[in-house]
Amino acid sequence: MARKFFVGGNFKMNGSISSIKEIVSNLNNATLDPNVEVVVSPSYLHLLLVRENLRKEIEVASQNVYDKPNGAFTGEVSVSQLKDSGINWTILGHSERRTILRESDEVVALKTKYATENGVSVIWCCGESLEEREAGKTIDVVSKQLAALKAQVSDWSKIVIAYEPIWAIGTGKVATTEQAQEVHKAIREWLKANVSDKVAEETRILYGGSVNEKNCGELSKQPDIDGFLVGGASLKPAFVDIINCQKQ
Ligand SMILES: O=C(CO)COP(=O)(O)O
Repeated sequence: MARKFFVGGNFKMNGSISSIKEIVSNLNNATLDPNVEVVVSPSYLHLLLVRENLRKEIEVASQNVYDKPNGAFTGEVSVSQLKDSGINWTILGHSERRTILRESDEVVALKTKYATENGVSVIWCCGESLEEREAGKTIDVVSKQLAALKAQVSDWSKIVIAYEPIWAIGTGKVATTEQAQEVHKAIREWLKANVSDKVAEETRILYGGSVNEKNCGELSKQPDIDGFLVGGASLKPAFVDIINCQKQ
């Protein structure tokens, strides 16, 4: 089964009502490659605004979700609240949450289990720091993150993996096509060895970290790169060019 190309836009903690409306209108008026699955992820505050106004073939994701049903969890948002608002996706384990908010591999894995078992698909992020890369530990770090995920998750059909080397996020320092392909291939081999041939074959592996309209074309040609998770450039009109990168 061919893996459908996937482009996610992670708006992070950016945007006002008016700038988000502009992004939505730009996406609504664009001609988008129908062979690409697109998911955008605004802040919680803008989820409903986006869901109610964005063309329906684009899905909307939260940037986090809690792993308990509704209840006394101040400041958190539940899976059922997302679904009630038409939000069928969430990002989990972004490096900004792992490092700044101190979410461990296990916490991220438990949230992924809860979301996928309750009907919300997950863009699950992994990736190494510059220090870990320079110490030659990239594959070890990513394998450890994957092992924590595997310990909790049984249904991989609702998971898209995003490999985001921390040193490439928001730095303008994109991984080379070779660096990205090498890790993506290793992730697919890990899935083959530790989960199943089917999951390895079918799971989309996205690259994230300083993706823009200029570097996306080359990256998209790599055999194990099945799309992108875009930060800064997803707030700009050029996001459309990234979605359409295979057409150029
Ligand atoms: O973190 C990212 C997407 O989740 C990548 O961010 P940038 O594209 O801004 O580097």
